[in-house]
Amino acid sequence: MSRTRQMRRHAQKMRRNGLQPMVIVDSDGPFPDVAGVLVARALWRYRSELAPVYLVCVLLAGGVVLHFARPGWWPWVLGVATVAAWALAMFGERVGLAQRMERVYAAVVVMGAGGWLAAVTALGIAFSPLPRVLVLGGALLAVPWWAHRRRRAKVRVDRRLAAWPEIARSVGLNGSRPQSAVVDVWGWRARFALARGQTLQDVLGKVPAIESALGTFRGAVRVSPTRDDKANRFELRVLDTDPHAGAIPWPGPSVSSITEPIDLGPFEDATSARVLLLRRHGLIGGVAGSGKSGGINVLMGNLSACRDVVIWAIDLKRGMELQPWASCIDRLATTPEQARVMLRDAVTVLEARADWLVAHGRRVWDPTPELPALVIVVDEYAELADDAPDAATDTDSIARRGRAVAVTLIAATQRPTQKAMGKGAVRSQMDVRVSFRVRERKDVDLILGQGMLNAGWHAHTLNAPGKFLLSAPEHDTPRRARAYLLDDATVTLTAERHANVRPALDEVSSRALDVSHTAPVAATPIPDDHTDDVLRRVLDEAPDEGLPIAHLLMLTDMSRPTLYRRLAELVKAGQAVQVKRGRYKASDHDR
Ligand SMILES: Nc1ncnc2c1ncn2[C@@H]1O[C@H](COP(=O)(O)OP(=O)(O)OP(=O)(O)O)[C@@H](O)[C@H]1O
Repeated sequence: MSRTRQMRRHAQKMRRNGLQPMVIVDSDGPFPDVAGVLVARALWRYRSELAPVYLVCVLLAGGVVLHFARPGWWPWVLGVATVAAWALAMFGERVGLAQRMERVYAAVVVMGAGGWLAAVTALGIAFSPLPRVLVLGGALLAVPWWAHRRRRAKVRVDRRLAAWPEIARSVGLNGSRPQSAVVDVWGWRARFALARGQTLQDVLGKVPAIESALGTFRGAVRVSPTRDDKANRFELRVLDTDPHAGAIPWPGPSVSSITEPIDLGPFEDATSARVLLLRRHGLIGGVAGSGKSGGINVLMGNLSACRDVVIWAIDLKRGMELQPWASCIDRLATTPEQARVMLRDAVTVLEARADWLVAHGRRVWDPTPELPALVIVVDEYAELADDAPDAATDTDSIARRGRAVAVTLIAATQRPTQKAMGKGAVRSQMDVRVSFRVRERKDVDLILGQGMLNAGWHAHTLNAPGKFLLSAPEHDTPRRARAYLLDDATVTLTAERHANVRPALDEVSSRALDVSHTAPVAATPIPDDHTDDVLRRVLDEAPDEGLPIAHLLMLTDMSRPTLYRRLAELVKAGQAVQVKRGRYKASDHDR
């Protein structure tokens, strides 16, 4: 073994023992060799920090060579630099420049370097002030590089991975090796290849040892199979900060179309809990204060950003929860009567769309801004079942037949018992289940489905508001997630911003609604005395300027002639007044 290799071994051994190697050079020793190795190592180890210096050196050398060999090439150099800078600014995302500032910086560096190189190619390295421009410009542009947080994090990770062979040896995973790594806001993740015969189970058993070897806090390391599910690979997730340690501010909508999965918040390993709502119904459960309304806010923030969704909402707590989103909601029902009419209308829409699909030879309704999906959000579903039990047939129809025609029901309730969910099949039709904390173990199965408690879905152990378990076709393992939190100001701002992009209900659906609202009373057989009560109540609750006929028709479900007849009778009896043309309210309204 050569002396140099012996020394290198010795230095490695010392480092493993926590000691810094020291080089002693005697007059006969191979000093240039050892020093060269150490310098080359340092230049390689600190390559990221030294990158600006390397670039300046490359430019210097390149400029000298080009000036002497091809001085006429300067327009080409300038052209290539311009195109490269433009491409980086426009498409830099594809090469990992995720933020706009990063793309702008890369474009400026490339343009600056290319411009300087072109000038030196034409004029020579000694031409004043080109040397000064290189030094000053290089120093100036190096500052953002050195300060860049993600770059520094990446370097930290690279160094840890470089030390992996030693870590692997010490934890008993000798032969495993990192393949790739990504840095994100919470920490980093890396894909590893295992040595022959090692399995994911072996790695799972070593997690505490890996945490100790990497010097992280306890619980910071997660190990999972890779996406391709290869038996000799694993993914290591290392968290610098616990994503669930505090409330997580909503980063803004993750979608612009209902065809994309909505990001509800991060799982414990900081990956996103994304779920698709197109052609699915959703059930959100959890005790009071567990964060259901917060979860609905995340949904509303995303749904209202979708240009291919019309939102209807039912909030029988007098609109307390959903009122802030009113500007984005096409129809908001806050009384049982309004809810009942709305759900009947949703069935009308559903049937009209189904007919339209048949007539056009299509199987499913593909949402677009012109043909939007209809999402009906119901907060406190149990109150709907209590106060408007006759709406159960309609919710049942929507739950069973809504998927193909993109009419989606999202119900939130504390305990989705059969009584709370109404008599029908609504609960069994819910494809997406979100369980915030429940009070009792048996409530897990109520929200997430039979057998889920025994399968490890322990929603009763969720220990902070906003934490939830998500069950959906693409989420079949119990993983804790925490919903993003929208504060009141964010809700107001988001609702204002999205109010302008809301689509209207499509032709097919709105025409069907018009027809159903003007149909004779026989088509919607409701006892007269019941609709009379509804009319009186609606007039009682009317604003000072009265309610227009169109609203009265919608809310009472009366036919137009019946409504006019009843209004005339009420006015004659002194119980209602016509505020102005076509607007009515109760005559004792102000009392
Ligand atoms: N995702 C979250 N992250 C952090 N804190 C949250 C989160 N969601 C809710 N909270 C906190 O918990 C409190 C109760 O939340 P929320 O009103 O959403 O519960 P709820 O289940 O809807 O209760 P209720 O049924 O009484 O309306 C909120 O005031 C908020 O401070």
